[in-house]
Amino acid sequence: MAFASPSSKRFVVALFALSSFSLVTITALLGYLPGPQALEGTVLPYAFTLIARDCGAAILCAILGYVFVKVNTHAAEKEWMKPSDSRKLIHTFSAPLYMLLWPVFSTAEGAKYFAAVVPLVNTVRLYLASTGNGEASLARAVSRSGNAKEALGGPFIYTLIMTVCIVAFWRDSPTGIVTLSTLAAGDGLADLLGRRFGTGNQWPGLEKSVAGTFAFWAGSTLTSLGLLSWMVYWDCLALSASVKGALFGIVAGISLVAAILELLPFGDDNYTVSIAALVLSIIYLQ
Ligand SMILES: C/C(=C\COP(=O)(O)O)CCC[C@H](C)CCC[C@H](C)CCCC(C)C
Ligand SMILES: Nc1ccn([C@@H]2O[C@H](COP(=O)(O)OP(=O)(O)O)[C@@H](O)[C@H]2O)c(=O)n1
Repeated sequence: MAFASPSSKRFVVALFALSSFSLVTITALLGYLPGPQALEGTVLPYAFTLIARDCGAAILCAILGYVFVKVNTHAAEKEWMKPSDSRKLIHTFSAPLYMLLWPVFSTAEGAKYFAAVVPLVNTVRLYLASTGNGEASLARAVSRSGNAKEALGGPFIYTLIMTVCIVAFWRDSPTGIVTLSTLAAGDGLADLLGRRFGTGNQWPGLEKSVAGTFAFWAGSTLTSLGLLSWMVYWDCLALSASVKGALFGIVAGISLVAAILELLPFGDDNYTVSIAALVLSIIYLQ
C-alpha cells in the first residue's frame, strides 16, 4: 500500500490541504473568482489583500479545527470523558464554531471557496481514516464502536454537508446556517442530553427519548437564531422584514420537523435532518 506508515498518511492529508489552498489561491489570483459585490449589482475584482485575508482565515480555521478535534480526542484517550461524549461534542460544536468564525472572511464572493476547503480537507482525512490509511486516533474518536470504517458514515456525511452548504449558500443566505445548526447542535444535543435525561421518558417503541427530542428542538432553534443574528450583526446577512418578523416561528417549526424526522428509524439522521432543514429553509427563509 502506497500510504502505509502513519507519517506518510499525514503527508497525504497535508499535501491535499496544501494543493487545495494553492489551487483556490491561484484561481483567485488569476481573476477567476469573484470579488465583493458593488452597490450597482456589479462584482468588483478579487483584490490581492482580500485573497490574502481569505487564505489566512481559512488556514487559521483549519488549524483551529484540527486542534479542537485533537483536544476532544485526547480527552477521550486519557479517559477524562467517554468516547461517545467526545464524539458528540465534536459533532455539536464543529460546525457552529466554524460558522462563528465566518465573519473573519472577506466580503468577496469567492471567499466561500477558501472556506469550503476546511471541511473538504476533513472529508479527505475521514476517508483515509476509514480505509485504515489515515489517523487511527481520528477514526476511533469519531466512530461509534471504535471501528475505523464508521468514519465514512456520519462524520463523512457531516463534513460533506458542510462543504456543500458553504459553496451553495455561504453566510449571506439563512439556508446553510439553519441546515448546519440543525445537523450539528440539534442532532448532537439530542444524544448528549437524551442519554443523560432520557431514562424513563422514551418514546413508545423507540430507544429515543422526549428529553432528547426536546434537546434537539431547543438546541437547533437557539443555535440557528443565534448564528443568524451573529451574521446580521456583522453585516454578512440581510433578512427581509417579513422573514425577520416571523423568524422565531419559522426556525422553531423547521427544528420541530427535523426533530421528528430524527426519531424515524430509517436512513442516516445526519442527512435526513439536514435535507429537511435545507428544503424548509429554502421555502420559508430565502
Ligand atoms: C463526529 C462527527 C459526526 C458524527 O456523526 P454521528 O455518527 O454521530 O451521526 C463530526 C465530525 C467532524 C469532523 C471530524 C471535524 C470537522 C471540523 C470542521 C470542518 C472545522 C471546524 C473548525 C472550527 C474552528 C472548530
Ligand atoms: N431524540 C433522541 C435522540 C437520541 N437519544 C439518545 O442518544 C442515543 C443515540 O442516538 P442515535 O442512535 O440517534 O445516535 P446517532 O445515530 O446520532 O449517533 C440514543 O440511544 C438515546 O439514548 C435520545 O434519548 N433521544
